Amino acid sequence: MSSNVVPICFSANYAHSKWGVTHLLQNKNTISKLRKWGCLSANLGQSRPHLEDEKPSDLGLNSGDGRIDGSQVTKCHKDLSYLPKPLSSSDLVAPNSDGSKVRVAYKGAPGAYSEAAALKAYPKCETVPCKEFESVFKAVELWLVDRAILQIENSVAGSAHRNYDLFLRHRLHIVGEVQLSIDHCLLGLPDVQKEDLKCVLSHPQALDQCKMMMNELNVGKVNTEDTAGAAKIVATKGARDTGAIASSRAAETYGLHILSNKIQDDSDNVTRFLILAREPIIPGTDKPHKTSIVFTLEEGPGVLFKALAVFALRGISLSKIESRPQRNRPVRIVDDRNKGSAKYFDYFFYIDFEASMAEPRAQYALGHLQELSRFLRVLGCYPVDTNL
Ligand SMILES: O=C(O)C(=O)C[C@]1(C(=O)O)C=C[C@@H](O)C=C1
Repeated sequence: MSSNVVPICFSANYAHSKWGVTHLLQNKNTISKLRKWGCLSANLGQSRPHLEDEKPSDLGLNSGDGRIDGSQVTKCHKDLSYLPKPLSSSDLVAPNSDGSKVRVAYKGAPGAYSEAAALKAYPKCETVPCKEFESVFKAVELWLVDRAILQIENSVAGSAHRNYDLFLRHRLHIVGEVQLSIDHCLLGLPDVQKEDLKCVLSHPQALDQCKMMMNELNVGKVNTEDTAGAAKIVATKGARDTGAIASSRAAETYGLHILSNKIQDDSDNVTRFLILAREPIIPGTDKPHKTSIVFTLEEGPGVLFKALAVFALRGISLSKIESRPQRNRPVRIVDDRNKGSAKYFDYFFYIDFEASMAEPRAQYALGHLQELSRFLRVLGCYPVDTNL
């Protein structure tokens, strides 16, 4: 193409059709079910067809009416190639397979395990440290970043209970999970010995995962916001009697020495993280998928048993169940005239089940569960991380 021949582009407004959602969601029935359970936002299901599928009349570019036809190439008297390329939604959201265009927010300082989890999911992503979980979520909601990463459970220390509550305070969707092997190290300033330590700083989950080593050291424990934050404090304060439990990456980042490695109680120490985005991904059946939901139940005998049975009846395995008190409705008072009144806690039940929302059995199970629940939301359907 000669340099003075410039292809005329269409309006950037149509760039969002590149998401190709309509192309993938051909089954209208599936779309309406997914939308009902909060799995699809209203505008996603209605996304425009691909640009190539649109007729010129749809685009308001009718050939023969004096306006430009999409197929036309016009000679221009000036080289316009220096003009900035308009941003399209694909620039904003569509990740490359290595994640090189993705910005991922995580809670903690550089060198935290959450950052390592983000890099496992998107090896070339830009990681964005945040001070609070609230900022991690807000960063995605305000389009400052594309994804958030959130630790949800650990094989030794159990669930990060508070993080479950965040799902209902925000409207983000789970689009992936990351299972990360956690090898904790005891870090200190150069030339410091383990015996010099009087106290050790770290994230409470990390301290919990290294109880045996902590008992052996017989030193004070101090909680920090995250493991890398602990390493940073030791490095910046120059405290010779203070150690940190953190990763070998954190040691490198903050110039600390590794006094002991693999100090966790169980050598197979794994933390599971969830990746969140503004829009859900289209559920597939090409690889194993998991679906995460949250629901509340009507009152009555055996309701939880019945709720779990909707999955068992369809041969769907559950991989996780968690309950959290309903903070806006913490207790239910049941007045039985013969036996007096009793107070019960009311719960949100969080379940991960091993099926994709693209499978009819999962859709039927949720339809059935809806008959038993007061509230039901699909938090996300995403591929299982099989690569540990
Ligand atoms: O403090 C960090 O580095 C984190 O990323 C947090 C966190 C957690 O909350 O579980 C992540 C992985 C480890 O289990 C320990 C700490």
